[in-house]
Amino acid sequence: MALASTNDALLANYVPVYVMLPLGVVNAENVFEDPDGLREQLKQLRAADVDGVMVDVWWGIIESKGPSSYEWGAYRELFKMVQEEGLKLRAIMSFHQCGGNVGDAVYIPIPQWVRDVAAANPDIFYTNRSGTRNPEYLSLGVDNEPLFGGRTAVELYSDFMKSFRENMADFLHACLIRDIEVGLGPAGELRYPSYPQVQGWNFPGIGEFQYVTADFRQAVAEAGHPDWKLPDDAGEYNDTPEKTKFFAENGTYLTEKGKFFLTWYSNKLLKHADQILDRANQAFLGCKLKLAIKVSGVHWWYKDASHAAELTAGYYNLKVRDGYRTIARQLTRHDAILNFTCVEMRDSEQPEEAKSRPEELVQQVLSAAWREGIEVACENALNRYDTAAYNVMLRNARPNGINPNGPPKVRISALTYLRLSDVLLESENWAIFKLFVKKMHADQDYCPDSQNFFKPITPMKRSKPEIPIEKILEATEPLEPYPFDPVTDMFSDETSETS
Ligand SMILES: OC[C@H]1O[C@H](O[C@H]2[C@H](O)[C@@H](O)[C@@H](O[C@H]3[C@H](O)[C@@H](O)[C@@H](O[C@H]4[C@H](O)[C@@H](O)[C@@H](O[C@H]5[C@H](O)[C@@H](O)[C@@H](O[C@H]6[C@H](O)[C@@H](O)[C@@H](O[C@H]7[C@H](O)[C@@H](O)[C@@H](O)O[C@@H]7CO)O[C@@H]6CO)O[C@@H]5CO)O[C@@H]4CO)O[C@@H]3CO)O[C@@H]2CO)[C@H](O)[C@@H](O)[C@@H]1O
Repeated sequence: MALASTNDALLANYVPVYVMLPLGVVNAENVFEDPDGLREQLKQLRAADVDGVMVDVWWGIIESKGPSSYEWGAYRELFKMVQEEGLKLRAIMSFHQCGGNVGDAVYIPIPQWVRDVAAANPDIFYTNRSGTRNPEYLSLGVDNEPLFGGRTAVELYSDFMKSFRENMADFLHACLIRDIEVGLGPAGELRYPSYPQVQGWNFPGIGEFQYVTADFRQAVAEAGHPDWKLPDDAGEYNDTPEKTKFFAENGTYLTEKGKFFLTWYSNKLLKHADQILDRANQAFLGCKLKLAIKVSGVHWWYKDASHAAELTAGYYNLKVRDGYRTIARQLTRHDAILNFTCVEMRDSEQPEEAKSRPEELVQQVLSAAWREGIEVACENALNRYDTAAYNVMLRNARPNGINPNGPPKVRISALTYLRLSDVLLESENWAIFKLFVKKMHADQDYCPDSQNFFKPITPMKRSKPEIPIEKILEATEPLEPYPFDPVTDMFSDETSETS
């Protein structure tokens, strides 16, 4: 797009800010609980030049009455209010349970009639080494199994998204909804439930692999190694890498057997994402919006050679193997946005024993997306109200600062701040947040069409042909990340001191 003026050039640097709505804004009984209170808060967001809000659209609420019986009324009320208050929307297709993750203030399980299937088919849920099932999200092992009244899990997700499109057609037509974040695992993230707090995991435990047994048996048989078993030496949730044989120095993860398992485990996530995004693409064909997925910021043990916590989560990422560029390459088929978290964290804030490197991880993942030519968006992981955290977000949003002549070489497409609460709206926190929004906007006035100065959104076209797995795996080759300047257009020390 030709940039007509200096103002247009600066607007190409404008990073829109969204705020995540509370988890139970529509409660488990499918009631929009406090419309007056929320309207007040939305007005405050709009007055602070916030661009929009992101919200979970819970499967467990909408289709709770029974198969294919969708009830959208409360969400329609909510969307109407967001529209009336002049905000944009990013909607999460939340096919997971709320409850059990950090900050989960409410409990919203997946539909009861889906959970009931587990009585006869316990493998619909992920299983850890000791056999404990996890009801947070359906195992990817049943993606194509017609166990749910004749429908497969992928068909359940697909039908839900089609119903969303039909029932929200007016909002889609009015371009209220900027993107659809397709839930692909626990917490809505593309990952295995490898670090569930409800099963006793504590930060910074390495987590546990979650198993999809039948499928693995078939995979090893096809590979000519029917004797290979799932790892039994990978330890328990709260172990450190060196306590296990799998992740220790020269551990199993470096053997042929270990590599085979890790490739299989991580490839399954890629296939899972690809299939569901393909259905999402069909559901929203022609709509003026983008698809997006979330990848979790598993930053603990990043500095350990084994990257143990990333590996158990399904991100097969080592110094010699990029486990994120493969995900980004998979997304190119659907022109989907990669939404990455933990963007507020500093290495120096992390406990030494966790060998945690959030800053390097963010740099790696963002660079992976940019190298593959897809858009990347970000979220913070934990609630923060201080300029130190905002400065890290600003740096990651535009790693080389503002370019007065047009779009910066690299930038994120949007940031979602977690989360709307009374604490955020407290006077001092709110004052700093408003300054932060202005800075994300590159000091420009609020611009509802800022996307047009960066990458205009066009009606969704059909996904490109499937990418062969060999082609995706070529993206495992590690590349140097883009350089990130240590200081960009941040809060000055002076602002920090007065804040
Ligand atoms: O609505 C959208 C979805 O929202 C939720 O999912 C999001 C989730 O909320 C986000 O956190 C994020 O999740 C990821 C995250 O990106 C990953 O990095 C990772 O998180 C781990 C984190 O990076 C690690 O550092 C560690 O966190 C521990 C932390 O380091 C410790 O300091 C401590 O945290 C305390 C915290 O210090 C303290 O202030 C307080 O904060 C909570 C507050 O009490 C409460 O009132 C409420 O406001 O929430 C506050 C939390 O911010 O308590 C904290 C907890 O004790 O312990 C931390 C945990 O041990 O471990 C983190 C993993 O647990 O993994 C995250 C999950 O995958 O992005 C998610 C997706 O948007 C919902 O869960 C979804 O259902 C929604 O769809």
